[in-house]
Amino acid sequence: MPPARNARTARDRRGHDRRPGGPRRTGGPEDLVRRTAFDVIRAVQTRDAYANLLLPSRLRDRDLTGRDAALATELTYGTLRGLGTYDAVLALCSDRPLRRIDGPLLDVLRLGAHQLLATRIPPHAAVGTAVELARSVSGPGQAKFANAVLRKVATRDLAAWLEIVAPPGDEVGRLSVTHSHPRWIVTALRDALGADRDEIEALLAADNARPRVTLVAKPGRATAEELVEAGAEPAAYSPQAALLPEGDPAAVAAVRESRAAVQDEASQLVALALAAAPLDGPDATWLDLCAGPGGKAGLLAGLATLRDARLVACDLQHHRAALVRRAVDDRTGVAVVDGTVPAWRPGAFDRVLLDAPCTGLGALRRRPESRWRRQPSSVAELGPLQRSLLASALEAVRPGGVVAYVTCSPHLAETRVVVDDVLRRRQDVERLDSPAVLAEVASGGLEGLGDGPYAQFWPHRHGTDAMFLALLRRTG
Ligand SMILES: C[S@@+](CC[C@H](N)C(=O)[O-])C[C@H]1O[C@@H](n2cnc3c(N)ncnc32)[C@H](O)[C@@H]1O
Repeated sequence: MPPARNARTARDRRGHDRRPGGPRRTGGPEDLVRRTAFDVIRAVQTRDAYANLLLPSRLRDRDLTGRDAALATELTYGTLRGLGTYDAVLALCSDRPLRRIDGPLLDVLRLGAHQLLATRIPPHAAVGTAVELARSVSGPGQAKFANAVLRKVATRDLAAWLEIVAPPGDEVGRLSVTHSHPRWIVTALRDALGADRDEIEALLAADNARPRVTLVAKPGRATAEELVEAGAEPAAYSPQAALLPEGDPAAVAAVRESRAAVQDEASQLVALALAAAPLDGPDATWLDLCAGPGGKAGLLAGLATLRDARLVACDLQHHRAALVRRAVDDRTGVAVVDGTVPAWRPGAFDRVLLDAPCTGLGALRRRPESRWRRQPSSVAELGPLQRSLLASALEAVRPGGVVAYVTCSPHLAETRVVVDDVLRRRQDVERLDSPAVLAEVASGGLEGLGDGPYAQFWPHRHGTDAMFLALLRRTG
């Protein structure tokens, strides 16, 4: 990023060095809010940062709380999600092609376009603050350019721009621009919806909505009722879940004490379904093959302890295994293991969770940048690993035991195609009715998961991530 003009090295009121190009409070807290959003957006673009990890630390460093923090979050997430739409509009408003605009300046324009087209910020404030930001990051000449472009953007509202930029006669193109998803993801999601493909518009819109923060009460250590008494709201389906209204999860005592955690409801339900799936014979040893960072392991560990069973939780990566250790109780064994190279005898486990590494296309609501970072090649690259891990999970479970194959992606090439491929080569596995098992463990009437035997959650139907579940029982 070029250094800011006239910026002086100084120390802010918390004693941090303020370097040239760093945030200034001179324009008031609003400027710091936009500057923070801009810095996070730049870090996402230039050094593959994750907005959901970087933003909280930037807010803390800059003492942004309450409404300022909420606005910085909205501007960061909204701009990153809406990039596809905003670039289509900006391309019509700029007299140079977007690829000839410097990265920092283009991000200022995107931030300005988001404020103009998707917030209630008055246009003069949106344009004025963006022009100031452009001056700070790119100099006065570029500020004039930003002013001209954003004034053109401000001449129409979003609906009017979409009439112009969404290509008629090209349905995937229209959906892609209107809902700011890459074309290949629109196609993949439509394929995964199958017979319900006319729901695609609702699904894409749900991907752009901010998800509620869902908490899980770890079995035996906390209850959903306790979370509700602490100010959360009852959730729709998981008996262990509660929804947090605005605010910091750490304000809830059970979360601070690691007896509860943040976890999407579908993630809770697939773990509960594995624990409830019908099984022949003993039920004493459970395996979580890809456990990091430990969300589902935390839930399974509680259930295992209540049943006097023992969970072993593994991950390939040391730092992810370390996170698992913090999420589980002392009875759980945690190990750094390559799940494709078993460190146990065949048939050692009664229940096995394989929450496979995947593209995460089911969690686009939470990771605003991931839709632009993933490529169709990411799906192809993960396929062999997903197959190898599933084969290994099926070897780890004893005859009569159950494997749950789970992905946080509805992409067919990561879900049913993987399971069908692996099962085609063996005669000793039966598919259980996953929607039926899920409906049994859910507290509300859980429908819309598909006709079975596999189950697919959807953000627009269930308000959850698009999690996939296949419950598989070894027969021999
Ligand atoms: C989808 S995440 C699991 C999420 C976790 N179950 C949870 O609920 O928090 C997939 C995990 O698989 C791990 N992984 C990737 N390849 C692996 C392998 N060969 N063996 C074991 N773990 C692997 C990754 O490090 C990552 O932590």
